[in-house]
Amino acid sequence: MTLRIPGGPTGPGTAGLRIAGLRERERERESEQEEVEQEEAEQEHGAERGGVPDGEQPVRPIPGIRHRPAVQPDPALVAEVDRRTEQWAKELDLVPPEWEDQFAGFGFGRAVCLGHPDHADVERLLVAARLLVAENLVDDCYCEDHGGSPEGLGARLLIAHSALDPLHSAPEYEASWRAGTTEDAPLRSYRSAMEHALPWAAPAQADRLRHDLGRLHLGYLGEAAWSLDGATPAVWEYLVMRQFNNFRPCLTLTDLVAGYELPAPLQALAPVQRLTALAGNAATLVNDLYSYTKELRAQHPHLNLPTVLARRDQLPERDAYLRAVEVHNTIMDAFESESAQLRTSVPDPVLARYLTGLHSWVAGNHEWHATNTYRYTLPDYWPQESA
Ligand SMILES: CC(C)=CCC/C(C)=C(/C)COP(=O)(O)OP(=O)(O)O
Ligand SMILES: [Mg+2]
Repeated sequence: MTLRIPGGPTGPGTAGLRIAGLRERERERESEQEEVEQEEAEQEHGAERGGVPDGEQPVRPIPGIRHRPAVQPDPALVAEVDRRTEQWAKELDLVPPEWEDQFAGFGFGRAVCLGHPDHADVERLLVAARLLVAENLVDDCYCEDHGGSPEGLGARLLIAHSALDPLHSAPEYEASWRAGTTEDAPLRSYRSAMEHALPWAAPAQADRLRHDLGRLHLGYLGEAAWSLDGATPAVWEYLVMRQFNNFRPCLTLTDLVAGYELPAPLQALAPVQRLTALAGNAATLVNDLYSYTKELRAQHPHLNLPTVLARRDQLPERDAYLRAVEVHNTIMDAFESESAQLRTSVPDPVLARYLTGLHSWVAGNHEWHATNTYRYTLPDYWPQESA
């Protein structure tokens, strides 16, 4: 996503932002060269490993990051989810040939199998996998580096949201809406992924999913607005944006994928909402930390927590990164201690299962990031022996 800091903001307290703007331009120049080198390295790397992430890779966690080990998925199940997800993507013409390596390198099957160890069956894992593909296509093609832009994003997301939450209007507009919501790959994938999800979802689960995807779109719009303004948000503002531009729609599928329903009155309880948000925020900051170097190299500069901390708190890059690890850990600690308390104060077995599902998803997400060396590499901030 493009971050423009034209002459930099002016006024009291903005000196650090101007310095950050200069540093950013410097970094942009350096990164042009690095990008070329990185592309060459990635091509070589992808070719060496057939472009497929290696599930056997040792987990290399960020030193000091709070995480739990994930339940290891059955490789045959991962392969089956990958095969059928790829087949679906081909049928809908979602992935041009030049993105095929990246599609394989993402490891959609591994991501959903790691996140849902208590899945009921492969069909339900496929619901999660198709949605994950669609969410990433919308992010990449509408917002980020696969043709995305903050310009016009609101209108694109509005129409995309109607591929999930259909138009109910005068019948004479039905055909145009239908045609208009299959025009590109993000639209086709959203529409089809939702159609595949609905038979498995209770009405309140479907509504929860639409609501969480609406939150996601709100987050994208906030990020785009800062990008258009050339602004770096305050740290707390960034955290608000990232609470919505968040993995939450994936986590809250946990009961659907496991084949039960967390009833809406339980799901709506304030502590359940808080724990869902804490789990989503911990999981999403894991992405900020593991994707940090990838985002420094990105075609367009990309906000993440270490970058925002460096600019707004005027911290050296390494200190900002380590501070972001601490923020993540604080959120993880709150998630763990408060979920233990809630299990005691509301001893409901379905709620307990949902909370276990959130924990599993958070652990699986960490493992996926820490082993996906096709997408992510850590910064060189630790002596060799502890990294
Ligand atoms: C719901 C979903 C999977 C959306 C994709 C975007 C998102 C909410 C993320 C948390 C991924 O973040 P990011 O765009 O930074 O991803 P990479 O760092 O490129 O892996
Ligand atoms: Mg990221």
